[in-house]
This record gives sequence, C-alpha cells and structure tokens, in this order.
Amino acid sequence: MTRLSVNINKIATLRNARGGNNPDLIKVAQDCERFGAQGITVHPRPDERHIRYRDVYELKEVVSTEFNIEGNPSEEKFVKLVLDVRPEQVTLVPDALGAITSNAGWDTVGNRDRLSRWIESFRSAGIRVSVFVNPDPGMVEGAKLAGADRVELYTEPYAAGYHADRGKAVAPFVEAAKTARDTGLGLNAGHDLDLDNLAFLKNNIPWLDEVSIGHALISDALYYGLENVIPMYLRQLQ
Ligand SMILES: CC(=O)[C@@H](O)[C@H](O)COP(=O)(O)O
Ligand SMILES: NCC(=O)COP(=O)(O)O
Repeated sequence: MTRLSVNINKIATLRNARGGNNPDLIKVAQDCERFGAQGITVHPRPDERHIRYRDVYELKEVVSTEFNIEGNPSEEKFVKLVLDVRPEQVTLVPDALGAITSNAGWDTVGNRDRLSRWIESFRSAGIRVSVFVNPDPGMVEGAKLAGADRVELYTEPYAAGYHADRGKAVAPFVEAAKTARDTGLGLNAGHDLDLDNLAFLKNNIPWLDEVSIGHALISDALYYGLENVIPMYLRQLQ
C-alpha cells in the first residue's frame, strides 16, 4: 500500500497573504485527514514564508495520522523543532537558503558524517528518518550507510519528463527504488507529483511506501474541492 501524505505548505502561503487566519491551517489539516489523507506533511523554511514554526507545534496537537516534517537539519532551529515536536517522520532536505523550492537531493556520500549524526539524534528520539535523494543508486546506498530508515526520491525530473517519454522518465526512479528495496530502506517519493503522473510511478514502483503531494493537489482542489480531490489522488495509488 502506498500512503498519501498531503503537504499543506500552500494553505499556509494563502493564509499568510492577508496576515489573518483564513484559510485555517489546523482545520485544513484535520479536513485532509477526514477526507482520507494518510499523513500530513509540512516543510517549514527558515524565512517562514509559508509554514511557521509555531504552526508545527499546533499541528502536532491535532494531526492523528502520520506527521511528516521536512527541512534542512543544518538549521539548528529546525533540529530543535523536530526534537520538540517528535513527529512520526522527519525528511531531511538539503535546501539552499533563498531557493524557490527544493531542487536537489543530498550528496549522501560527501555528507555521510553529518547525516549520520543528525539521523542518530532523530532516531534516538523515536522519529523515523527519511533522506531526500536524487534517483541515483549510489545516493540511496549512501543514505543507508548513514543510518536512514527511508529515502524520498526527488521526483521533479520524472514529472518534467513524463509527457515527452514517461518510460524514459521513470527508468532511473525504478533503478533507485530497487536499490532502496535491496538495501532494506523504506521508500517515499515527492515533488511535482500530480493526477497525470502519479499512477504510472506507482505502477512501476509498487513497493513505494508513501508519496507527499502539495502543490498540484492544492491547486486541483480549487477546481474539484478538497473533499473530492483527496480520494481522486488516493485512487491513483490503488
Ligand atoms: C521536499 C520537497 O520536495 C518539496 O516539494 C517541498 O516539501 C515543497 O516545498 P515548498 O512548498 O516550499 O515548495
Ligand atoms: N516532499 C514533497 C512534498 O511534500 C510536496 O511536493 P509538491 O507536491 O508540493 O511538489
């Protein structure tokens, strides 16, 4: 079974546009769960342009499915937040400051010592650790050697290549996913997944544990409504 974790960053972006509390992030998270989401993902960034650190503490009180916090552990504030909140999963992402969105996975070989230290401290707090990587078997193996529980494959290149040649676009992801399976790592995927490209990814990698989806799902909700759109995404994963 592949679980759907809804990334609610874009709800916070909308809320922050007017400085009030509309839409209410907490209510949206609860509604996502009510409509079938099997997890809630947030990716607080140091500039708090969407999710604020305070939101994460408040969400922890209400999220009843899997809570997944993404971010860069080289920010001390992020490490403290995760250790305070103790979500079910933390996803380590090597965000560059000022980047519009995540745009690459870790070099798990070059950063092995740092990753190992962070992973150890999160795991000893009972938090599952997933490491964001490009679809490169060497980087998947590096994550395993650093002590990760899972990897999250950065799917932007798959999404970008899907319409031109989906077989070619998915091939490196299948190879990286096989490495994850062979080394005993759990497997997540995310970034730019949508209603067009999701089922093909799942059909080629049926052992995928989880996808986290935000931008496209929240955009689709403008047309279909959140209550309808979450089951539409869930159907792509069957
Ligand atoms: C880790 C990842 O793939 C990102 O997609 C991320 O969680 C989205 O972040 P933004 O919403 O800040 O673009
Ligand atoms: N980890 C990826 C994620 O949470 C959502 O990415 P996107 O769907 O907003 O591109």
